[in-house]
Amino acid sequence: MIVDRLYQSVAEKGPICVGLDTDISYVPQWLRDECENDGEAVLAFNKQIIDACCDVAGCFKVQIAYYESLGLQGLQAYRDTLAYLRQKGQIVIADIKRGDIAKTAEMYAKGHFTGDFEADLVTLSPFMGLDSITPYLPYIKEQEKGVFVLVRTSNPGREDFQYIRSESGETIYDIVGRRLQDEIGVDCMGQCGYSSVGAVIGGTSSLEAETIRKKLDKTFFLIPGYGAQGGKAEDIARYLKGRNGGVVNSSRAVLLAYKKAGDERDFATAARNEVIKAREEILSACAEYEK
Ligand SMILES: O=C(O)c1cc(=O)[nH]c(=O)n1[C@@H]1O[C@H](COP(=O)(O)O)[C@@H](O)[C@H]1O
Repeated sequence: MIVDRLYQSVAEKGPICVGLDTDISYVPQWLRDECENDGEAVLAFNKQIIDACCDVAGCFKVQIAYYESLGLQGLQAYRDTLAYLRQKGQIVIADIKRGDIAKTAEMYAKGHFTGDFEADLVTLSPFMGLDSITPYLPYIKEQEKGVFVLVRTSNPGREDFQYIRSESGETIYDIVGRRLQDEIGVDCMGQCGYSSVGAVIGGTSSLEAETIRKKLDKTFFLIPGYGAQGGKAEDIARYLKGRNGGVVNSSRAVLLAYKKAGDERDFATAARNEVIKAREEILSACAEYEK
């Protein structure tokens, strides 16, 4: 199961997931000047970030919108970034946030779990129901793939729908998390005690953290919102368990670390230092929380 590889990787390298949300404007001009086009510049930037961070990052997440926005050049950079990560033995999450009827979901699953755009895990939106998730299950069970389904997100608008309560008092995000864990996730359990059907739980609010972690005790979390969106290490620590059980995404804070460091030639070292700093902050917040 992919969740066992992820668990092992977090145990060895820490919980930071480096987000390759590579906006072309983040690529320093000197590197853009050396490349033929924007797609090539994004790929060259990503490769240096990957080389610098792969021994300190638990996994990588590639957000497809940044690549789609550059058209075919961008999709080539997306394909080549995924291939480069997989060649280097890194675990890669394709952040595609899909959600559609079962027949269409079958095509998304094939498109992102095989062929040019093959990734290890993908992000999904549950709005259309559990039948929009089930077409991914055969890949999870038979081909070491996994999914992270949006449960309680990091953005301010999360309260618009996710916090609505049913008559029994459960929030929508509670219901989504419970049904994913109890109905779909049970058949995808890894030896580490977590399922390869994971949940996206934003790290920008820690109010409900303990309840969420307790209720979803078999669910591995993808936790975005640390760094650029203001999520603090103390908040994030509450979503982890024994320094594992989740990966903490950081995109802009890592990719743009060179601007703070003031050296755009060595953007990769600045990214690496940022990952190490984030990992230390989060692991020491975990130690504090577990006391
Ligand atoms: O599914 C996600 O990854 C995601 C869910 C969520 O609730 N909030 C969220 O920010 N994300 C993604 O996580 C990344 C956050 O980026 P930074 O805020 O730059 O670290 C982006 O790729 C978002 O699309």
